[in-house]
Order: sequence, then structure tokens, then C-alpha cells
Amino acid sequence: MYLAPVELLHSGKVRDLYADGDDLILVASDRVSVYDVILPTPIPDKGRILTQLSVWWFDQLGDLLPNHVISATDVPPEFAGRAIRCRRLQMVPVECVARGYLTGGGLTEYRATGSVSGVSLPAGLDEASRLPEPIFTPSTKAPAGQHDEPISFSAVVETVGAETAERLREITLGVYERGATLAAERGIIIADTKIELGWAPDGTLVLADEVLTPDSSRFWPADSWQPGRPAFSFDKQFVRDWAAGTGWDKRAPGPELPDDMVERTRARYVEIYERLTGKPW
Ligand SMILES: N#Cc1c(N)ncnc1-c1cnn(CCN2CCOCC2)c1
Repeated sequence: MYLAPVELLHSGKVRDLYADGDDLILVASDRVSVYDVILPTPIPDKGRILTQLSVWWFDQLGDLLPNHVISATDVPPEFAGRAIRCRRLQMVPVECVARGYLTGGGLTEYRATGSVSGVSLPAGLDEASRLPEPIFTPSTKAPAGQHDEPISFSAVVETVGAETAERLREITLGVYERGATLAAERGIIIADTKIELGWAPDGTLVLADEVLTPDSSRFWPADSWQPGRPAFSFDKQFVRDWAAGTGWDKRAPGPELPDDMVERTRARYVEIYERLTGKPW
């Protein structure tokens, strides 16, 4: 039987999107990105581990809202285990971000303005501070190679209307709080997360893309978290520290990783999967 080839629609830093008839195929690679630079050395099984983690989260979140997954197995053989067949949605033109802790661009914005995406925060917060409660901090969807810009809730209202803006906030915080609570019980802090939502033809908001993975969220080991000090990235810290030790200029192409660094990083992805799902990899 002739199988029409899938068509590459979008190639991202670590994932690619293909068209297969009316469906989409979302494929996760074994590429790893640190400091926004794709490293030349793949991490074996990273794509499969993060895809299967995302599929598990979609199932965990099924009571909150529908998702775009059609199948996690009916995918082209070359992508087996690291791709999902998903339904084509009209994507919401807003990056939906929830933060439970202050770091990265949110910390920079807080230090300059006392707020993040227009949400005022108490004085005296620092690097990795836990926020009084999780906040919705939307941003624009910047073109490839550019950084998303924070936008206020009122800007979201202007973009999608008040009712949908409220629903985006409710869903984003709901997904984050469900994930952060479950992860915390298993010794992992999910500091923040970015989700993608889209409209189905009947207007229903649907959870898309990947969800609550170390690529879409900041994962920190809970036992080493100290507010006021930069937190360790559960999955990328080994590579960051090793790369820094090589004197790598982050404007230059990323360095090749030594075998032990590859294996230690792969082991971190396996540990995240096993701790969160309770299933052996
Ligand atoms: N998921 C999904 C989805 C969907 N179900 N329907 C229509 N469009 C999209 C879609 C299009 N682009 N993105 C951003 C995610 N990209 C993925 C590839 O890698 C780069 C990031 C999502």
C-alpha cells in the first residue's frame, strides 16, 4: 500500500511539525538546547521520553479540557515513540505561561517594573522566589530566533476578547497547578510552564503542542531549591555547567558533548519520566 509522504510544515529548535492529510504529526527530536543554542550532540531517547511524558500528562489533564491528540502510535515508522498524530487547530495567538516561581525573563521584568506581564508582585522577591500564588504571564508568539515579549492581560483581552482571555488564564493556571502539585509530591519543582491552545472547529479550546515537559517548563530538583540562589535545571544543569567549564562563547556554535555527559543527561530525562509517571522507562 502506498503511503503518501508527510510534508514538513515547521522545524523548530527541538521539534518538527508535519502535515499528514488533514492531521498533523508533531515530532520530538533528540536535540537539546541550552542557552537557546542547539547542541550538535543528540541525547538518545530524549524525543521518545518527552513525547511519552507529554502523552501521560495529556491523559492526566483530560478532565480539565480536551486535547489535540489523535494517536500516539499511528505515526510514520521513522518517528515511532517520539511523535503524536494530532488534530489541526486554529492556534491561539498568545503564549500561555504560568509561573509559580520567579526566574529568567520574569525576574528581569520584575526587577525593572515590580510586575510580570502586568501582574504586580510584592516587593523583596529574588531569584527563584516562590510566588504568593501562581500567576498567568502571557507573551507574544515571537518569530523564530526572536524572544517572546510579555503582554498584559488587557492586551490578551484586546486580542481574543474578555471571555476567551479569562478562559486562557483559567486553563493555563489549572494545567500548571495540576502539574506542579503532582510534581512536588515527587520531589520536582515545576517553576513555570508554557502551554499552547487552539480552537477546534466548534470553537472549543483544546490543549495542543506538548505539555509539562522539561522543554516547555522549568524543572528543578526540590531538595536543592534555595530562594535567592539560581536553581539547578533538573535536566540541563550538567550540560550548562560542563559547557561553561569549556569556556564556550554562547555566541559560537555549541560544543560536542562527551559520552559521559550524554549518558548523565539521558539518565536525568529517564528519572523525570519515572518519578512523575511512576512507570519504568
Ligand atoms: N501542536 C499543535 C498544532 C495543532 N494541533 N494544530 C495546528 N497548529 C499547531 C501548531 C503549529 N505550530 N505550533 C507551535 C509548536 N511548534 C511545533 C513544532 O515545533 C516548533 C513549535 C503548534
